[in-house]
Amino acid sequence: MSKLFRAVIMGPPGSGKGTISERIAHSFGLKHLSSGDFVRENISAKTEAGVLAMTYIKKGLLVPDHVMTRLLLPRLVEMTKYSWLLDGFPRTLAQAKALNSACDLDIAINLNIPLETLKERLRHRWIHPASGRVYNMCFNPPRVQGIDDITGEPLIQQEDDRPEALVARLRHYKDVAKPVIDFYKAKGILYTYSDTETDQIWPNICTLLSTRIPTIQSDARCASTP
Ligand SMILES: Nc1ncnc2c1ncn2[C@@H]1O[C@H](COP(=O)(O)OP(=O)(O)OP(=O)(O)O)[C@@H](O)[C@H]1O
Ligand SMILES: Nc1nc2c(ncn2[C@@H]2O[C@H](COP(=O)(O)OP(=O)(O)O)[C@@H](O)[C@H]2O)c(=O)[nH]1
Repeated sequence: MSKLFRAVIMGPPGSGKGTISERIAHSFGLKHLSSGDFVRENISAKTEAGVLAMTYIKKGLLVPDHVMTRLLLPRLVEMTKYSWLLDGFPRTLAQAKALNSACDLDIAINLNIPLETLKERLRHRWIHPASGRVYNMCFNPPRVQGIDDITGEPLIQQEDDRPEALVARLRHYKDVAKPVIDFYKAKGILYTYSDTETDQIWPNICTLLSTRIPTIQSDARCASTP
């Protein structure tokens, strides 16, 4: 059996973590694990951690580290047979350290996208709340405007995707992410990508992964759109 591969993807809101994670999962067969999806599943199932998480999300806050790690780490430990990519976790140094004691990471992907680009993207981001599926009215629109492709249910725009809310979210992101980025840099596993377009970043990430995931060597997967 080939060695399992473990990666995290970091970046500010709207940087394309979800979009790129889907491409990686599709091209390389890694499991895409989204912390937001785990939180939503726990809220729906009304687990103790989910009920607690909801009280913070309602106020527009991040879920505290001890709740997040309680919710997420057992799920990762169960995944002993799979290669995975974790999206949305860690967001703080405490989370990065907790993850580090649970498993060894191969790489940390860091997306560095200009503020104006983030604002523009989030202005056009629409979400299917039940599944977390993400659309963009310009980049990847749904087949029918305002409607989820899979379920036919209505799409919504999140309050905190508004440009006014984004500046504060971004400032907060920078403060908490900096020590995490430094942590992975010191470990020698940080790969930072800067551009305004996912289609420009994707071939570079794809080439990196092709060299690091031995089972897949095809350059054909690394075209600008998968
Ligand atoms: N690692 C985490 N630490 C703390 N809270 C988290 C974490 N991951 C998710 N959450 C909570 O769950 C909510 C939904 O997460 P999700 O990643 O889907 O959306 P988001 O914060 O809008 O991210 P983005 O805009 O970067 O896609 C977050 O707003 C936050 O309250
Ligand atoms: N215009 C444009 N939109 C993009 C690009 N990449 C992603 N998006 C959209 O930007 C929004 C944010 O992307 P998402 O993957 O949700 O980012 P995340 O918040 O980091 O997970 C979504 O609506 C995406 O469809 C891009 O290169 N150009």
